[in-house]
Amino acid sequence: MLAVQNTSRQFLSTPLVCHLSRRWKFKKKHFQTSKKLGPEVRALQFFDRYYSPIFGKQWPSIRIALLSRPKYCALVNNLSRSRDDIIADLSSLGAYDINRPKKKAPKKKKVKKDGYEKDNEIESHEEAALNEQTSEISERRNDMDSSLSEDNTHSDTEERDDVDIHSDSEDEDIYSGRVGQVINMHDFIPPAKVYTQDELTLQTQQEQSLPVEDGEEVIQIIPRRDLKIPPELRVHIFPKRNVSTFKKPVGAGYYLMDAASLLPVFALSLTSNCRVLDLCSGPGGKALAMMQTMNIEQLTCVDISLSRLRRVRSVMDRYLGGVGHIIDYHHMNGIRWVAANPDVIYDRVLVDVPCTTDRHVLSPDEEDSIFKPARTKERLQLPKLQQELLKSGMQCCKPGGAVVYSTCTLSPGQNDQVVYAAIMDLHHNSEMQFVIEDLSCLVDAFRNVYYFDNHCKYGQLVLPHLAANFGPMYIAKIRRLN
Ligand SMILES: C[S@@+](CC[C@H](N)C(=O)[O-])C[C@H]1O[C@@H](n2cnc3c(N)ncnc32)[C@H](O)[C@@H]1O
Repeated sequence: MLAVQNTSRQFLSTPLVCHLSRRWKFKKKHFQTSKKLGPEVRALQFFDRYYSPIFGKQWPSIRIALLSRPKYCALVNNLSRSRDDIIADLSSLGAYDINRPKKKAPKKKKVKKDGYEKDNEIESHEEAALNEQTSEISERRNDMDSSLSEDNTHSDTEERDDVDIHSDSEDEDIYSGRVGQVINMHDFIPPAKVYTQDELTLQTQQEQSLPVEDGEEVIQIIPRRDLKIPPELRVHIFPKRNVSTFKKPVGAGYYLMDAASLLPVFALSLTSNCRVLDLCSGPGGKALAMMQTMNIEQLTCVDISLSRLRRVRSVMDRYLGGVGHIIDYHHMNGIRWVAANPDVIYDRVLVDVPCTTDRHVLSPDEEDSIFKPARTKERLQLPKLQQELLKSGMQCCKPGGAVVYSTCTLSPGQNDQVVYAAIMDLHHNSEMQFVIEDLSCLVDAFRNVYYFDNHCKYGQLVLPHLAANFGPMYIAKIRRLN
């Protein structure tokens, strides 16, 4: 302001050092007030930028669900001596078995109430619980939003020591699948344009020799009328809109987990005497669910993290006791493990890859979040790692067998695009042939339990929703032909 009022002569005669010091003082003040963004705030900021154009009007609802308490299911332990009592107890609480849904009650007659009609009325205790949850959420959301708005007050040109600006622009690729463009998930983006600039150059070259139509012809999606879900799986949940919670189990009667995590196990359609590989096994929820189908002849659990593999083992020991001898554990990189065992093949392979874990990264309690600036490079390389893990899983699946790929992220770049890239890679570099199995039958069977997105091309995606707060969970099923 002073400089503007001064004549140019006065301005020129003003010592330069004075101007520099004023500028410096301003910057110092800015640095003093700027707050370091926590990884959970960085994650929310990224999600807002990249998921909002993808999910459009649905994003606010997904966002609030991601920030609120998740809903769990109780997976009943078939090996527990009090199994039947446990099932009876869970039912008496109002929970039902999703594998044995009750027939729909006839619609309530519309009743006029307080001047307007209510058809499906939320029971008062549910309403109270929802209200309680909503105020908890809005408190948390306000905290995060205030951090975001504080951050947004910085102008783009100001220097910032708290955010890795370079990584931000690269992240655009992870969430949109394109660089610098707002995309619509409904237009499927081939994985040739993902993430870092280096990868972009490399993959653009590949893309030139691989027109998209080629990919669409190569990747066949075959329909399935139904999917055999083992009736032994006893999974209890509270109905939609009922936000009651299960008590933490005292013994090993049931196991609490996100009900969406059962979908990869359902999709495996485990029939009797299956030999199964769980390539990214820790902490072991899905491995336990697989064992509960009572259809496993042998289960191989691999994980790169020793502590997570130990968790799998302790869960198995606690819930399965003596039956655990059919499980073998390998502390190793899944890609290396498959390469080191070229002759070992499986009827079914689960590739439940590491991903951005969209719900967990929004929790301030998340230790070692993938959104920490120190882990940016690792985060950007996730799709490549996911693709390699999926290819490894596909290679050790027997002809006629099936691979299920799953993640707990909403990102198309870690979901459909990884499936596409892995199939195309093996199509061009091996003799193996694969088809995608359409999982619409799973959606039809469970649309009363989960909210599904209907825009994925190869897999299915469970969207978090306050009334059924499961997921996110993406699943795709690939069958090996030869
Ligand atoms: C999403 S979690 C798997 C969850 C697990 N399937 C369950 O149901 O509990 C991903 C796991 O992959 C493991 N992981 C990461 N990179 C890996 C790799 N290259 N090979 C094998 N496991 C890996 C992580 O340690 C982590 O335990």
